[in-house]
Amino acid sequence: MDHVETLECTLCGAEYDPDQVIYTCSEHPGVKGILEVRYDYDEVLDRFDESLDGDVRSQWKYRAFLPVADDVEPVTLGEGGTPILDAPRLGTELGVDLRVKDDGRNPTGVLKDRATAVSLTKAREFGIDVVTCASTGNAAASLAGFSARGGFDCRLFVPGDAPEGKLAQPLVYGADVLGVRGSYDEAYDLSMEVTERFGWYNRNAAVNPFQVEGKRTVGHELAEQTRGEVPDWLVFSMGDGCTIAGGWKGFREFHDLDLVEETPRMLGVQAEGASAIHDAFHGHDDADEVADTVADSISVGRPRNTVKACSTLEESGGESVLVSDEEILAAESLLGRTEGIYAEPAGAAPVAGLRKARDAGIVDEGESVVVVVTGNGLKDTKSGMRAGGEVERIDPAIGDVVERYDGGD
Ligand SMILES: Cc1ncc(COP(=O)(O)O)c(C=O)c1O
Ligand SMILES: N[C@@H](CCOP(=O)(O)O)C(=O)O
Repeated sequence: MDHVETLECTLCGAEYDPDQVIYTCSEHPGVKGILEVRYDYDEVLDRFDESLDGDVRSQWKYRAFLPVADDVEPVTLGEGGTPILDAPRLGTELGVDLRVKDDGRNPTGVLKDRATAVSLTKAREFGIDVVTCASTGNAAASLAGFSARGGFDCRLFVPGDAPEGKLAQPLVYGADVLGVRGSYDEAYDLSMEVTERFGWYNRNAAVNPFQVEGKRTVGHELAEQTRGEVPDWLVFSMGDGCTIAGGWKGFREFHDLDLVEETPRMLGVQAEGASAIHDAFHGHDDADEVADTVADSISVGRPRNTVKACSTLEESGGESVLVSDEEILAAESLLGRTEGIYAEPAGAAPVAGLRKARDAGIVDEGESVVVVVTGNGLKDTKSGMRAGGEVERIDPAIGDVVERYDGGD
């Protein structure tokens, strides 16, 4: 990998060989010593011979930017290359010039597929065939799907009360799904213990340095797709904080390389019941470590990428807001009925956050905004039913329909 220089500890700057399996800095174990991939950009640009014409079929258009060896066949289901859609009806409702990047259209229905493809390609490169992760559900389903595709043995740690769709999906993909009686944070700790004991390859974005590299392709894509009309704001939801950090890393990288002229401000959205990054960004370090929100994917009590997420907000001149469960469900319904996009609660939270930011005067009327929908609603139909309302039951007779639409006969 001539284009990858090193893995660097974000805390002390210690450097590590990128051709080895390593999670965090040996001097700073745990999430304090997260390693960052450093590239030789002359080499990267030498390899990048694509034109930035807005035509993105998959994230592998940016292979030159990914930390994978040239001679390894990627494990892929065609992830990335998701559309940016104009959202005029929702934009009018929120008073902004709005576009939506629908990453729920990824192969397993979630933005995480970008990262999973990169980490399984690394597992293939390292010759490891058992993989694992802790997950609120999406990362697990994603890892299971790509494991099936690449022929890996997949062992997952997921809170047992995850939405059913997120448990059914990895089961159908043939993974071992271990439903942990506890929270995502507890499942995460267990998966780390297991990784140390059994040597399985761990996908957790918090510690696997290659994950955020995959997630950053959403930033590359956003930069390419909005070139010439870069939005004032880019909105993401935040759980552990890796996704927003990845989106920013990719966008800023293209800007630093003069591939795009401007950068957006980043708006991070958390749920009131899982607010640790927002609290840290606003100088409060007494956040409740017990997470509780309908948006299960961002129901994280101890986010592992708080530092990265806060630097993203700071560097981009951004902000963060909190939204209630009611606001998230209302946003899920609003997004669906105005633009025909069905998001899970964490995917709709940015819409709720944008409304909050408008009300708070953070985002001004008429500014241009791209909201990133990170996950598809079909995985969590229970929340969808709460957001969408009741099904009206009728008899299979014309009379009930006439009464409904004609006000009686
Ligand atoms: C649909 C969805 N949206 C948002 C997030 C938040 O991403 P992160 O935990 O990297 O902040 C996740 C998972 O983490 C997710 O599955
Ligand atoms: N909410 C996430 C948490 C783990 O995902 P990661 O990509 O940050 O490791 C999930 O979907 O499980």
